[in-house]
Amino acid sequence: MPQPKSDPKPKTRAAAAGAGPLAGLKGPIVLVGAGKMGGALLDGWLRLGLDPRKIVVLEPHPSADVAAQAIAGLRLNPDPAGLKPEAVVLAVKPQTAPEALPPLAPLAGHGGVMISIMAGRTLGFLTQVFGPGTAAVRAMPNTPAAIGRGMTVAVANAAVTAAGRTLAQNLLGATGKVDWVAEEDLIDAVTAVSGSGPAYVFLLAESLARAGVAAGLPPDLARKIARETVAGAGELLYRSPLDAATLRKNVTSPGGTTAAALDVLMAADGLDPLLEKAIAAATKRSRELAG
Ligand SMILES: NC(=O)c1ccc[n+]([C@@H]2O[C@H](COP(=O)([O-])OP(=O)(O)OC[C@H]3O[C@@H](n4cnc5c(N)ncnc54)[C@H](OP(=O)(O)O)[C@@H]3O)[C@@H](O)[C@H]2O)c1
Ligand code: PRO
Repeated sequence: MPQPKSDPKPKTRAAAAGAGPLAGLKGPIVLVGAGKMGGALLDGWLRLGLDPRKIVVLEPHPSADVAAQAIAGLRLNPDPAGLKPEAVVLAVKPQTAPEALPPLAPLAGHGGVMISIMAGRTLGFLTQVFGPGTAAVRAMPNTPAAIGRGMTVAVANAAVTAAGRTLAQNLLGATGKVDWVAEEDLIDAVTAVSGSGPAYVFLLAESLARAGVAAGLPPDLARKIARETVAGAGELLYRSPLDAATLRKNVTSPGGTTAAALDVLMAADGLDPLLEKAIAAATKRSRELAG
C-alpha cells in the first residue's frame, strides 16, 4: 500500500477561488508528478485561483498536502483514459520518463499543450512519446517557485499556438518570472545556471558558515550570520535597482576587509573559473539526460 510522502514544501497551499490569470481555464490541467517542483507549481496554480476541480494529479505517493486538495475537488490518480486535458505538465524525473510517460500518450490526442519541466528531455523526446504534431513546451523552473519567486525559461515547438503559449505562460508564471527563448539548445545552459542555481547559493551559505567556524566563530553563530547574509544580500539584489557589481562595490572599502577577500575570490583561479567549470558540468549532464 503506497504511503503518503512527507511534504517537503512550505505550507503555502491555499485554494484562492475567484479572479486570477488561471481562473478562466476550462481544464482539466493534468500534473504528472507532484514532487518538489510539480508540487510548487500546483501551489502556485491554487494561489492564483485555479479551481481545484479543474486539476488532475497523477502521482503514486502524494504528499498529505496534495491529498488534502482532493476534498476541494482535485482529482487524484483517476484513470487517465477518459481525460481530455487543456494542458499536461510533466514533472517526473527525466530518468523515469521513458517508462512513466508512454502509457500517458493518449492524453495528447485532444489538442492540449504538453509542458515538460524535466531536465534534459527534449521537445523531440516529447513528440516521440506523444506523437508528431504534439504541441510541446520545454521549460526549466527553479525551487524559489515554492515562494512565488521562481525563474523559468521556456521554449515552444512549432505546433504551439498563441493561445497554447499564453496558457503555458500562465501556468509557469504562477510561480514567478518566465522568459521564452527561440533556440532549444539554450535550455541546457539555463538548467545549469537557474535550474540548478539555487543549490549553488545554498552551498555558498553552507561554505561561508564553515569558513566562519575555521576563523574561530561558534558553529551556531557562523550558520546564523551566513544564512542571514546570503538571504539579506539576495533580498537587496532583488529590491535594488542597482546591478550586482555596483552592490558589490558598495560593500568594498578601498584597502578594507572586503577587498582583501575579493582579491582571493576574484583572482585568476578564483570563483569565475570554478563556476565556469561547474556550469559546464551541469550543462553537459543536461545534454546527457536527453537520452
Ligand atoms: N527540483 C528542482 O530544483 C527542479 C528544478 C527544475 C526542474 N526540475 C525537474 O522537475 C522534475 C521533478 O523533479 P523534483 O525535484 O520535483 O523530483 P521529485 O520530488 O522526485 O518529483 C517527481 C515526482 O514524480 C513522481 N513519480 C514517479 N513516477 C511517476 C509516475 N509514473 N507518474 C506520476 N508521478 C510519478 C515521484 O514519486 P516517487 O518519489 O514516489 O517516485 C515524485 O513525487 C525533474 O524532471 C527535474 O529535472 C526539478
Ligand atoms: N534540479 C534538477 C537536477 O538537479 C534540474 C535542475 C534542478 O537535475
